[in-house]
Amino acid sequence: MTIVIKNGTIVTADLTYKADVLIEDGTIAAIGENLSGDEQLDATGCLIMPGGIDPHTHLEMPFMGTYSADDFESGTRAALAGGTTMVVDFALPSPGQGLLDALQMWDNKVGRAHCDFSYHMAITWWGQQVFDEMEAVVKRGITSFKHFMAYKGALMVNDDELFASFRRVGDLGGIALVHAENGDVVAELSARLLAEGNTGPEAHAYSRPPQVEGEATNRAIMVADMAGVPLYVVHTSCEDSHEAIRRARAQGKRVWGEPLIQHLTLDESEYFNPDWDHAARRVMSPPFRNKLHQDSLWAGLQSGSLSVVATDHCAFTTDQKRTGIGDFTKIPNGTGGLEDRMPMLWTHGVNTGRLTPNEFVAVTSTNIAKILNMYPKKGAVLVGADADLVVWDPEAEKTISAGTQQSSIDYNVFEGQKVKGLPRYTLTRGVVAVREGKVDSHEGHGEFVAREPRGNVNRALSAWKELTAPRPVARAGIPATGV
Ligand SMILES: NC(=O)NCCC(=O)O
Ligand SMILES: [Zn+2]
Ligand SMILES: [Zn+2]
Repeated sequence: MTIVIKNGTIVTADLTYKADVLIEDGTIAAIGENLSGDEQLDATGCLIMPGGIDPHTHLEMPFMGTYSADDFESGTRAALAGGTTMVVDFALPSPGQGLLDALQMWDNKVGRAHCDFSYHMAITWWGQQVFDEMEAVVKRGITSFKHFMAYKGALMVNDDELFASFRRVGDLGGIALVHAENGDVVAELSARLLAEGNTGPEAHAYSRPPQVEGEATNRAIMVADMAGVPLYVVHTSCEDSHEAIRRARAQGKRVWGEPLIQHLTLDESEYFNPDWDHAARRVMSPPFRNKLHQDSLWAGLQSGSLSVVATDHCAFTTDQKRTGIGDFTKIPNGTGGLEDRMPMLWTHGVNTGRLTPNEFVAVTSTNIAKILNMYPKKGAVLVGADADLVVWDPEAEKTISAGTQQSSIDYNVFEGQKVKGLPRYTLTRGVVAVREGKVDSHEGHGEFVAREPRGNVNRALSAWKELTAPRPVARAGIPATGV
């Protein structure tokens, strides 16, 4: 059974042109004029783009004494509803737990996924077992390793562990990811704020000023450079962190930054809302920032110093958030966004002229497919690529509302926002999952995407590090070792 998408305009990260797309056996079989297939999807007035890839989700994640409410079923359904056809989640070992054991736990969660997925592996502690198992993790096709520089006493790793792990990741041909906030300073500021009677959700923002992110981002960049590993900084929320990334990239360091759709479109005023629930529902780390920081993030996407827009989808219900009444440090950190990332970015990015449609494709799909070494299987409209596609109607409108969303939580941080630009069709490996704007996806359709280590950037960085490695100076008559 073949599908042909007709009458649309293909938009990729670098090209815009009119053509039909023929899909067979889950992949793109032909691109051209006057193609025909068993089923025809009409893309008149629409753009045919690579489906979105969200490289930062936490589905059914054990965190802060509870589990995030969206699992792989509701989370991937929400993704497809918004035009995202792949998610990358984090396998998270608890302290002392082996990596392969944690991976098994994540494998047990994914059976109901509606779209394709992959994992990053989190390094939450350090020891010989972790060092040894990292190789097996890479052989399983998981080549990106996340490190938390925050959440002291829980997930946080110290600098010596960071350096040891970064070196190991570099040697294995992977990339290092960091949640960059200075966890020691956050812990100290949090304790002080609580002691002074600052117990509400706004204190979460006070406890994590931009400096804690800027400092940690800069530290991670320097440690990664010394370790010889490419670095991906997740949820870059402020100029302080962006500035460190921008500078590093200008120096030729292999660093990428990932702003979230929430940080691009919502600001810190949310935390001053007199309704405790409203403010707590928006507690995440890093917190929302002011407009100057938002401008910096948009400029980064425009200029290329920031590469990817993600969600960090980690949704908690209002009841779960309420465990933090009287102590903001107990509010589960995280917000949703999987269904809204693409429409919100199109509305606030493309419709305002901040981004071109091609830049939109780059930051929602193609760039991360390249960074994670899965391009052009993913992130491309090319013959042979997976038919993960979104037929995007730039004129379609809706108002975001928890009442109509796919996510299982009882609110939406974008509630009431009007968006213009929505999927008419979303296809996941050639199967229609959104039809005429209505979700019609298939539980269990999603497959794991394995990734190869030693991508282009790893090879280039390794060659450079080898060329510039410290070498002993040979001196006549002086032996290299002691006598
Ligand atoms: N971001 C957040 O607040 N929660 C999810 C876990 C993380 O990414 O730090
Ligand atoms: Zn994080
Ligand atoms: Zn996260």
